[in-house]
Amino acid sequence: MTTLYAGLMSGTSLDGIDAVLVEAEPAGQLLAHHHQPLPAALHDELLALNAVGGVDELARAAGAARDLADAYAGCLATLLDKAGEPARSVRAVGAHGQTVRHCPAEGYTIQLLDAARLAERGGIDVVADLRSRDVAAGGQGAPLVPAFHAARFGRAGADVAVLNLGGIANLSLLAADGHVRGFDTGPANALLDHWAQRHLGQPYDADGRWAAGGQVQPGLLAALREEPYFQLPPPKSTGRDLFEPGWLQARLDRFPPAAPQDVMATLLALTVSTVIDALRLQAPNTTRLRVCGGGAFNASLMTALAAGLPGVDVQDTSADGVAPDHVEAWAFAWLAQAFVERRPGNLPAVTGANGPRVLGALYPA
Ligand SMILES: Nc1ncnc2c1ncn2[C@@H]1O[C@H](COP(=O)(O)OP(=O)(O)OP(=O)(O)O)[C@@H](O)[C@H]1O
Ligand SMILES: CC(=O)N[C@H]1[C@@H]2OC[C@@H](O2)[C@@H](O)[C@@H]1O[C@H](C)C(=O)O
Repeated sequence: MTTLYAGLMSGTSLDGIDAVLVEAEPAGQLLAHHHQPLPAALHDELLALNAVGGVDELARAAGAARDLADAYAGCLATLLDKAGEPARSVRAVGAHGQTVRHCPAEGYTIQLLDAARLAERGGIDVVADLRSRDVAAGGQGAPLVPAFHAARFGRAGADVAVLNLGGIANLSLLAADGHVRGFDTGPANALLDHWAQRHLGQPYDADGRWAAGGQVQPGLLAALREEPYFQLPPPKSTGRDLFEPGWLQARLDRFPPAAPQDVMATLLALTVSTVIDALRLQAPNTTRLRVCGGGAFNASLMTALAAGLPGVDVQDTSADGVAPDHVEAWAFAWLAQAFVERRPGNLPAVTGANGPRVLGALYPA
C-alpha cells in the first residue's frame, strides 16, 4: 500500500488554507486538494497580529493559534472526505501555520499554530514548526520550497526557474547541473491585495483586470524600487514585517496623490520588475520560468512577466502537471515525509544555514 502524506499551508496572502493529500515520493501523485478560506474574524486577527505593537499580543497569538488549528483540522477532514481516505491511512501531515513575524537576523521566525490541538483533532501525526531549526542553524528559515521545486520541476540540461507568487514572491533557480538556489524577491500579493481591499473593497484584483487599466507611475515605481532589500545578495528572505501598508504609504506620501488604479498598476510593475531584475542578475541563462501560487491566476502579472522576459518560456506550473495552487501545500507534505525519514529539509545553499538539518517538530496523533 502506498504511504500517504498531507500538507497544510496558509501563506502570507492570508487568503485561506490549501490542503493536499499526496502519495509518498519518489514520483508520488496528488490525490486530492482542498482550499478553505479563513473565517473572517480569524483572518482579521491574523492580519492585525502581523502588525507590530498590538495590545495583549501574547494571549491573542495563542487564541489565533488555537483557532487556526481548528480551521486546519476542518480543512484536513474535508480533504480526507474528498479523497475517500481515513485519517489512519495518512502517515503524517506537514502543517505550516501562519507567519506573523519573520526576523531571522534576530534569530527567530514565528508561525502560529497550535499543533498539539491539530494532532488531537485530526488524529494524524503532525509535523509543525518547520522553519525554526534552519534559523537556529544560522539560516533564513525561508524559502523552503526550492528543494521540492527542484524535485518536481528541475530538468537536466536546462536552467529552469520557479516563481511562487504568494503574499511575497520567491524564486527557485534550478541550474542545468543540478545546483539549486532560491530567495524571496520582494512583495507580490500582500501589497496588491491591500490596495484592492482598500480601493475596490475586494480581497484581490481578479485576474489583474483593474491593474491592467491603470498607468504605471514611473516616479513612484522608482521610489518603491529604492528599497535596499532588492539590492541585497542572497541568501535573503522577507515578509509582511517589511512590505506592509505603512511601507507603501510612506513612499506614496512623497508624491502628489495618484489615481488608485495607477497605483495598482505601479504595484504590479514593482512585483514584475523585481522578479525580472533578480532573474537577469542571478540566472541570466534561464530558458524556462514556471509560475505557481495564487499570483499565477493574475493574467496581467503573467502577461507582464512574459513580456519582460523575451526568449524565456513563461507558463504556470500546470504546464508541468501541477496546478499553481497545489504547489506550496505539496511542498509541506514533502517536508513532512523528509522529517519522518529524518532527512534534511533545508538547502544550506538557499537559506544560508550552517548545514543540512532535519526540519520540524513532531506532535504524535
Ligand atoms: N484570479 C485571480 N486573480 C488575481 N489574483 C488572484 C487570483 N486568484 C488568486 N489570486 C491571488 O493569489 C493570492 C493567494 O495566493 P497563495 O495562496 O499562493 O498565497 P499564500 O499561500 O498566502 O502565499 P505565500 O506564498 O506568500 O505563503 C490571493 O490573495 C490573490 O492575491
Ligand atoms: C517566513 C515565511 O513564511 N516565508 C514564506 C513567505 O511566502 C513566500 C515567501 O515568503 C517564502 O519565503 C515563504 O514561503 C514559502 C512556502 C517557502 O518557504 O518556500
